[in-house]
Amino acid sequence: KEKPKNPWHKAVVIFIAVLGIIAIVALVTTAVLQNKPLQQKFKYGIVLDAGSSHTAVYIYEWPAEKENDTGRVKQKHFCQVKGPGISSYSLSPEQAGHSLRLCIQEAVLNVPRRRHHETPLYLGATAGMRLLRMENQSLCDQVLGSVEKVLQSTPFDYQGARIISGQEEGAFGWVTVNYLSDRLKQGSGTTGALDLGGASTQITFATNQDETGESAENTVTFRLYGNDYFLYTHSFLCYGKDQVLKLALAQQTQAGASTLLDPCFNQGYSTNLSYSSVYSSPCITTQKPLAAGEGFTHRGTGNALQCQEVVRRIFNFSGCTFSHCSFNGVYQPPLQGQFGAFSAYYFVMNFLNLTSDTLENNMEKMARYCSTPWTQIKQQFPNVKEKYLAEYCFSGTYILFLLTHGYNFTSDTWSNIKFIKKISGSDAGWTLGYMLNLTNMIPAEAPDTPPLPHAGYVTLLLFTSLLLFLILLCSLRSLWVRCTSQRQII
Ligand SMILES: Nc1nc2c(ncn2[C@@H]2O[C@H](COP(=O)(O)OP(=O)(O)OP(=O)(O)O)[C@@H](O)[C@H]2O)c(=O)[nH]1
Ligand SMILES: [Ca+2]
Repeated sequence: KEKPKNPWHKAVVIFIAVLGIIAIVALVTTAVLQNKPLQQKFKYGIVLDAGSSHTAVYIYEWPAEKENDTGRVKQKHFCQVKGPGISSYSLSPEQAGHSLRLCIQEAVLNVPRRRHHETPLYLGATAGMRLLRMENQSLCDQVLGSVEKVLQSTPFDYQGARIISGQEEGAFGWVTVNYLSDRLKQGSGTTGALDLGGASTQITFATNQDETGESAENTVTFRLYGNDYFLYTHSFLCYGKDQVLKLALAQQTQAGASTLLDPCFNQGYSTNLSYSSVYSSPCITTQKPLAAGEGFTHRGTGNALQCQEVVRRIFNFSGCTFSHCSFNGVYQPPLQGQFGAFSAYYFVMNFLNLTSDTLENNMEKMARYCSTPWTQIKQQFPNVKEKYLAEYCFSGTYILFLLTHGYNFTSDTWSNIKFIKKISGSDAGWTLGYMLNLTNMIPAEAPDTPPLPHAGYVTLLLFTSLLLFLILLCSLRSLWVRCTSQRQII
């Protein structure tokens, strides 16, 4: 028998086949591995919101490898500190730090131990501490020192405790709302932020650059993801819901009588209040009336229209030196766009069922709530804290007045306000924006996007493997056919 013409032919075919199979297996394996979700690694950050009425601890979490992507940071855990805000411990400053311990222990359990030392921890104090600083700088320092001592002893990367400014509080609330609703990358159509606390209230919205020229103290500019934002912001100290109630009580007790008949509280409501509890706040600039005794009886008469008049008197609408003002001579450009209203705006409006109705219907509902007798209110809501229940007529009337007469929302623009508590599972408030800023997690310029999204890359790889496999199959087949036909000829 004669040997084949080319003795290497068969070996070459086998060699190519093996090589081809190895290449295909490698490609498919890469594609499959690429598509398998990697085990997520998370990083953490902690912010303590030391508000006037209480302190809250927020733990945030984000995927370690995607720090600069918008919408990646989420609220993982929330802990409400028992007791009042830290400014209330001015007479026993040690207690201020001590009050935080339980929530700190919870934080230790909620962040994986290996991440503790690299988890930044911040404390920001707001209006309660601003008022204490105005009253007594030394007591204010002692309270901050006390919380500092406790926070330094945690396993976290403590980054400082400070009183944030009203502008920061407003601007970071705006950043939070727009980050969570993923509006920052789009560059247009941001949402304004309305925050109502216990001692101050903030309004912040994006406006045109020329509108910000009138008042530098009300302007904050940001460059985020390649877009410039010109924000109008103002924080009204003393116009949070607890301090504004003191303003209303002080204004109604000027004569120093022993009984106050208050239209902003339900008929049948009655409690004894000391004059000092009202007049000791730095928000109250008038002196306790000379004729006044120790205290007075605070009695409700439940009349919404009269309550509006009480509320009107705590606003000053004269003396605007700018082209437009909100109230108390404060500059405010014309309102722009949608708004998210959170914290006490949400608590009060949600309870009163005023979050999704017209302004006119809300006024009617408000009038009905105020004129309901106190005994009936208590019966209707046995599980709601009495202090909150008693104040809803006043707080609701104040909120409606502030938004309309104060900030100039009208019946037509009322529906631009959304009353919100959370956005995508995270609380609306200044804390998230504050942390994103301090950890540089929002870049000024838009990050380069990969030329192909991940899924596209995987699809392309699989498709190429399949094509290669088919080509290999065809060429092997034709080689084999040629090889065997040669033998037959031989
Ligand atoms: N009705 C009602 N009121 C609440 C609730 N939680 C808090 N509040 C009150 O709502 C007001 C505002 O609360 P926060 O937004 O926590 O205020 P804060 O941060 O302590 O105060 P600032 O330092 O002024 O921001 C305070 O008077 C609280 O007592 C709630 O669940 N229901
Ligand atoms: Ca607050």
